[in-house]
Amino acid sequence: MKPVLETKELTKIFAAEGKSDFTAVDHVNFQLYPGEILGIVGESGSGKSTLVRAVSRLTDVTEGSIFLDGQDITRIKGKALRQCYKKLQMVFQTPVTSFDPRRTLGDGIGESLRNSGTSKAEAKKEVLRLLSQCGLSEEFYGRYPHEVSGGQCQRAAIARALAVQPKIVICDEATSSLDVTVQQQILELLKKLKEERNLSYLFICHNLALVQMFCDRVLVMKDGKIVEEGTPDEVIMQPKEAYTKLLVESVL
Ligand SMILES: Nc1ncnc2c1ncn2[C@@H]1O[C@H](COP(=O)(O)OP(=O)(O)OP(=O)(O)O)[C@@H](O)[C@H]1O
Repeated sequence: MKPVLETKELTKIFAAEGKSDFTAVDHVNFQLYPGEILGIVGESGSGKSTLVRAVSRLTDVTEGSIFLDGQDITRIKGKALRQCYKKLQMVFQTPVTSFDPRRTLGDGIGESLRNSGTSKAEAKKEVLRLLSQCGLSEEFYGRYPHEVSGGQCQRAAIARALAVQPKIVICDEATSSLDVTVQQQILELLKKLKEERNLSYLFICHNLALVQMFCDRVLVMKDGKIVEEGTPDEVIMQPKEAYTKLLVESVL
């Protein structure tokens, strides 16, 4: 099977004026396969967010390459980059702040549809369908971000990500701000949507128990490098690397 996303020697160096350069992502190679949930774990500052920001072209890459569906997207610009943004969508930790507080959830979810020329009526129909798919009733269409719970807002953020028919959804601590029961519900929703839409996920998460339950494969990052990878059972239950052992022990 061909990977839907692949990086080759991907490197991101931050250059700071008056200070030495900092390598946040250091020659990273990984593949994400269709329908796969790939977890990314590692201590704070190990480079997880920078890696996913680089693969989704939200930050420039210093060295190396990114292939999306076999296409080299490392340095694409303009229309090609806008197309690429549609295939890779992100869901973040704090959904409330990712919506414009002055606009309803329905408006926010439908924005990309209206921007791509869908009529207002068609966009509304599609938003209602997306809300329902994400477990939210029609009444949420007119609600503002501050009028819903964290879990409901995260469902709306997932609906918004799906509006552009992505292939890959990147969840950066997407369940971390939610309580345990709501976390489970969001994970179940993500699993259901993955099956229905044949999505692939990159799943950054500090909670190793969730990673073990949810992911097919896990990458462990340290100082911008991948130091270990394997199935959750291999990586979390029988870690080979000293760093992974420490990481696992630190959360037990
Ligand atoms: N714009 C930036 N300029 C300079 N350094 C940065 C920038 N963004 C991130 N870094 C540095 O890169 C390193 C990796 O950060 P990153 O946010 O990718 O880590 P992370 O593993 O996602 O951490 P966390 O789990 O806390 O979110 C950190 O040392 C951070 O300070």
